[in-house]
Amino acid sequence: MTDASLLDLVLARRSAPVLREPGPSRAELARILAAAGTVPDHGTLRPFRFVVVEGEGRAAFGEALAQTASEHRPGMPAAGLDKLRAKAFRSPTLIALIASPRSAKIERWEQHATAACAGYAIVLAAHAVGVGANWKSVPFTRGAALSRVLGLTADEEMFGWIHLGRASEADAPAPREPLVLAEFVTVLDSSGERRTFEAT
Ligand SMILES: Cc1cc2nc3c(=O)[nH]c(=O)nc-3n(C[C@H](O)[C@H](O)[C@H](O)COP(=O)(O)O)c2cc1C
Repeated sequence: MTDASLLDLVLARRSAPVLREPGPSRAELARILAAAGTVPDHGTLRPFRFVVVEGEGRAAFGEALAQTASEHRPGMPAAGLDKLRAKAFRSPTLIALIASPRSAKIERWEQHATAACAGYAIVLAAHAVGVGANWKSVPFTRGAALSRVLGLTADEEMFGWIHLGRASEADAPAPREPLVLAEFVTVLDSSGERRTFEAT
C-alpha cells in the first residue's frame, strides 16, 4: 500500500449509520482487532481489551446496558430501558472497548489515550477491509451488570463499543467538511507568540 492510498482511506472514512448482516467473518475480525496492537502506547502496556458481542450475546449486552442505566438513574422509564436494550441489536457484531490500565508508572490519561487510539484503529481497519463501523457509547463506563458481562475489574472502564456490519453505499453519509486548519492550528514562534498556521 502506498502512503497516498493509506491517507485516502483515512480522509474518506465515515461512520456507517446502518449496519446489516452479515457481520465480519472471523478472519476479518481478527485482522481488524490486530490493528489495535499498533497504536501509540507509552511503555507498550496495551492498556485495553475487547469483548466481541454477536448473535444472542447481544441480548445479554443490551440487558447489561439497561440494568446499568437503572443503577445510575433509578426510576428510568421502561421505554428508555428498551431503547438501551435495542442498541445492542443495531449491528450483527459489536466490539466493547475496555480501557484497562496496566501500570501505575505511566499516567492514567496516557493509558486511556492509548485505549481510545485502539478504538480508532479498529474503526479505521474495519473501513480498510470494507466492513462498516460506528463507535457508540452510553453516559456511563462502569456498573454492576456491565462489570458482570464484560468482566470489568475495579480499574477498568468501558469506552463504548464499535458496531460492525455491512454498510451500503445508499446509506453512506456525505464526506466530512475538511478541517479549516486556520481555526484549529497555531504555530509558536521564537518570541513565544502563537501565530496562524499558513499551509504555504
Ligand atoms: C468514544 C466515542 C463515543 C461515541 N458515542 C456516540 C454515541 O453514543 N452516539 C453517536 O451518535 N455517536 C457517537 N460517537 C460518534 C460516532 O462514532 C461518529 O464518529 C459520529 O457519528 C460522526 O461520524 P463520522 O465518524 O462519520 O464523522 C462516538 C464517538 C466516540 C469516539
